[in-house]
Amino acid sequence: MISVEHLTKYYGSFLAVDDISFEIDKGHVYGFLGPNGAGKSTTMNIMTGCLSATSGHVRIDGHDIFDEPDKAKRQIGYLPEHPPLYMSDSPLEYLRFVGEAKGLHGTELDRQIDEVIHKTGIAGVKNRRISNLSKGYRQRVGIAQALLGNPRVIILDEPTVGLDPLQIIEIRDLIKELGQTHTVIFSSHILSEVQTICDEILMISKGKLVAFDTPANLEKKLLAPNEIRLTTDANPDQLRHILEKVPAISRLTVEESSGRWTVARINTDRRDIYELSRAIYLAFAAGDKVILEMALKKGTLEDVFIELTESSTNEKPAGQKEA
Ligand SMILES: Nc1ncnc2c1ncn2[C@@H]1O[C@H](COP(=O)(O)OP(=O)(O)OP(=O)(O)O)[C@@H](O)[C@H]1O
Repeated sequence: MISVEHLTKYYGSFLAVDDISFEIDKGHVYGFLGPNGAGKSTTMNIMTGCLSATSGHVRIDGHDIFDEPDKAKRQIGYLPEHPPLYMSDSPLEYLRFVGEAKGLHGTELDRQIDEVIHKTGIAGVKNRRISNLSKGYRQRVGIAQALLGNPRVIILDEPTVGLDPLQIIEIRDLIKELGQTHTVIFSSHILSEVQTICDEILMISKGKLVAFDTPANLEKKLLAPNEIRLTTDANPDQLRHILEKVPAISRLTVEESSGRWTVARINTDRRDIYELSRAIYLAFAAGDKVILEMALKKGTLEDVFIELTESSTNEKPAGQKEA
């Protein structure tokens, strides 16, 4: 449906999008997740043909967004981060204007306006001035205009920013609903939002695509437990001696040692932490020492996000031409 190949964008000498490639299939909800300044809007602006790329390709249903903009753009409805709404218009007037600009007219235009008004739940405010609407309703009007022309892909840039909690829930529900009939791509810097709405997450950091998978797979792949915390009656020297014989321990940290008990953190590079915990139990039994408590520490998707977004850089590759 959408193919992005080696997309790169420089603003002067600043690398905002760094050789991003991915494929998007039809009928899913995709979330661009990244902190402020990660390059989400830049990528979306290029994908929708609103901004040129320094290099790389974007193809929508096989049509290159720069070589065949009309055919490619017909497939896309876009809600930019700052939608150009005409504040003195009513939603109805504004939708008529956008619909006509998209080449719709007559009964087909009327039918589509009715349909998007219904889908986005703005029937009750369709004749009010947009300037008098809440931010949540303005966002709905922005989504309604994106739906005109019946595009197969809807791209929404930070659609929940600046909304109150109730409006956020309503817009998230609307995005989920749209995902049943369209391919939806939306950006957010809120992990939990992307986690709950999306079928697939694209994590973007400092212009790089650092992960692309389903929320469940990201958890499985990236969040295998890699830390054991244990409390024992061995003193720190005995503890080190017992664990010397256990392979695959990358780090041992004694956190507390007071009176009878020692609390320690054990890290491993191995994926199979269950095998490691078994080896630890056997080593303690052989050393005639007691494990009072032993727990596996599992990270959260948030930990992965922080780790991935902190480890990428915006360094400019040697010999790269500036835009
Ligand atoms: N026109 C521009 N000229 C120079 N730098 C720009 C321009 N537009 C964006 N940038 C920079 O490019 C980087 C990526 O910006 P972009 O808006 O794509 O990020 P984002 O992930 O959408 O963040 P946000 O959520 O804050 O909009 C940022 O460091 C930003 O300051």
